[in-house]
Amino acid sequence: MDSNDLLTLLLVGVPALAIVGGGAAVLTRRRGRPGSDAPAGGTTTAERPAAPAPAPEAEAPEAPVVVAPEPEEAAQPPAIEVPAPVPGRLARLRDRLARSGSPLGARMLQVLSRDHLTEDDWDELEETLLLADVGAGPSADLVDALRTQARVQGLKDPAQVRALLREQLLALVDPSLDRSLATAPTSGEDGARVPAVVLVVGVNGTGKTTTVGKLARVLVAEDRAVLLGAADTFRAAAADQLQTWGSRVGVRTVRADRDGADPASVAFEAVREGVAEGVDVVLVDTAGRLQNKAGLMDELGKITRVITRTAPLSEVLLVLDATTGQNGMNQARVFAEVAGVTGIVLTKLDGTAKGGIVVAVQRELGVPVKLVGLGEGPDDLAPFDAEEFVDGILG
Ligand SMILES: Nc1nc2c(ncn2[C@@H]2O[C@H](COP(=O)(O)OP(=O)(O)OP(=O)(O)O)[C@@H](O)[C@H]2O)c(=O)[nH]1
Repeated sequence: MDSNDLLTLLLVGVPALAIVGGGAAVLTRRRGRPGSDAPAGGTTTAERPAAPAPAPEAEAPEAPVVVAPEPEEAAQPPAIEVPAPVPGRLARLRDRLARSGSPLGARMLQVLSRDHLTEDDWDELEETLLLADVGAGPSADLVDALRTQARVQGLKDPAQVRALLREQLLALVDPSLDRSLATAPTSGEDGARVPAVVLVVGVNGTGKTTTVGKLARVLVAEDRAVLLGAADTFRAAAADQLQTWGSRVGVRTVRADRDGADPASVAFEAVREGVAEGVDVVLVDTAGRLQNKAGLMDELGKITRVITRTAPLSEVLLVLDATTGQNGMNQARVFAEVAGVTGIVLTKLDGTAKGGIVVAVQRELGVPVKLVGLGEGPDDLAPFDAEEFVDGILG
């Protein structure tokens, strides 16, 4: 076959296969019965030569985890969707950001464009920032910086005012933070290749399951092989919801066979199967019922311990609902303390004028916002970019 034939096959044959065969090739690559192609000794703690000290008996994951039904067992396998490309997503969703954040950007620009700025004007600016949930400290810092600049260079030209505000907002959001997601496979203790494991935590209702589903699409768009773990065994429909998200892009879900099963056992099994199947990334959804700090610490601690018997945790993403603003911060703090969070996913930014929470949450938790949710659509999750974000809220 020469290169023209190959091109024709790619252009005509592959889409046709995907339509006619329901993306069977993709499914075949990502499917696999648990342990069917597991490297010997590669999946259980007992078989690993350099396993850490055995966890107490009470922490041993329970057995009853079953694999989600294979797509061909379902009556009609769903068509496999092609997720939207990831680069430039935030720019594409900027309209929504502009609509949600405009009271902040537009009001600030409006105040700053007044002829002679009085004390009342500066107070109004600070109030605008507080209303957008920027937080007391950062709001005061920003107003001080603007006042200094106004004294030094004056605030006459609207373009100059906008540039100054942009510069100051950008400094608050901090473009220097590393917002990359660690989703490359790593090495286990015995040096064997293990998938990146991303644990998703947060209060119920913030959008965890939706985020895991959207993130799976982001990774599929980047041509990664993904496996989902439905360790939210508390809410009956959560595993179904996750499985639906996964099946839309040909990604399998490991889930328990009953509600209320041990979440750690699901997480353990998902990672074990991820290793056996040689996937690139295992995404683990959790329940996040915040009964009390000790309970949460127990649950997330156990999940973390059983996962890390097989593979290190690459990311712990805390999902926060932007519409809860400062009220969500207390809960966020508890999760950050308990779970060793490495990144924030800020959801529902499309439905709030409180985009300033990006600044507050980074300052409070000392962890960068890595992803933002800007709608309920399957591809409405974007990697966070400080410049795009500030331009979005300035309109
Ligand atoms: N507008 C908007 N809605 C979102 C976004 N992300 C999630 N949602 C919605 O938020 C609601 C809750 O999402 P879930 O993913 O079920 O939340 P959860 O945290 O998994 O909830 P539990 O399973 O109860 O812990 C759903 O209706 C989602 O569609 C977003 O970025 N924008």
